[in-house]
Amino acid sequence: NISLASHIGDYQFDNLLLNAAGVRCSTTDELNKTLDSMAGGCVTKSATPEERAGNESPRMKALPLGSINSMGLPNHGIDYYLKFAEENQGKNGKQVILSIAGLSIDQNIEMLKKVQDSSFSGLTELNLSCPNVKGKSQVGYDFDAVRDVLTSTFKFFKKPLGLKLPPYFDFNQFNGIAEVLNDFPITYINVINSIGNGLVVDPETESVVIKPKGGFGGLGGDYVKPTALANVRALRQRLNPEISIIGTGGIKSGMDVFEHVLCGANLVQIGTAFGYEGTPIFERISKELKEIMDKKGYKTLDDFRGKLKTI
Ligand SMILES: O=C1NC(=O)NC(C(=O)O)N1
Repeated sequence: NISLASHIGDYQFDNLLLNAAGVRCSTTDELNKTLDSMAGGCVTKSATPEERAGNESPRMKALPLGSINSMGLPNHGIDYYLKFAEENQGKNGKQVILSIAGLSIDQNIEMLKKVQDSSFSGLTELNLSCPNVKGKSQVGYDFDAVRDVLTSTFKFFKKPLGLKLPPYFDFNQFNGIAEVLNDFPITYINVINSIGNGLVVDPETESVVIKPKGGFGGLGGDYVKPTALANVRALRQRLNPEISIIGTGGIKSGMDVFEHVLCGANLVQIGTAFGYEGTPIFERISKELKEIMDKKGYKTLDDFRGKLKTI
């Protein structure tokens, strides 16, 4: 009778595991497959106002220690995902999180107005951290810009809002972003997005492995777990308790989930590993996590959430 249930605000998840935006979530077929799995819900590919082809291929490479990608936000446009979200949110007790990633503040406001005026009753995840749109930097690194978009948003947006943030690497950055976030009625933050603009080299061919941006792309997988855990922990320590945290980054086992929850995560999202394994990963990781909890004598996630010890 070990439970993997969790909640974000008024939203109940029977299982804390979700896919990460961007991975196997661009079509309704992919999204339905995740909803029909052990996952507690699904997240849509980050949407832009119009359909978008994204960057030139090859634009993603799977590696022994993770992945590198420069997709460039290929997606079917907000209307496609908003329709899916309206029709599927709450079915069989599953949550549909609608991810949006405008290429400007105006595009984000335009899409959020559409969501506000829609019949969608679920969680919206505003992605402020895509590192792969040429010429665009990650909004999450510009604290004034984050404050501006949130100020404009909360003038009209009354539905629950989460933010997908980039990884931060310095205590002044943890303090800086927390100062902004604590000023707004944000339902949750999701840390981390990929570690932007990494470079993977193939020494055999003496070449980069993806085409866009001369081979620079966002890193995921084993490469990013310590950074992901640090961001979950640092923001948990700094944010108002009403702001929940989704932990994303480097999860491929029940133990990785345990570590994210120990650092304070309310839910977790799986990207790179879900990309390899598909929906069976949700069953495998649920089983592994229950075994770990059983061995340690925990019955619920609350028994150990945020209880990481220092020495
Ligand atoms: O936010 C994003 N993070 C990534 O790592 N890649 C995608 C993308 O490039 O579409 N977007």
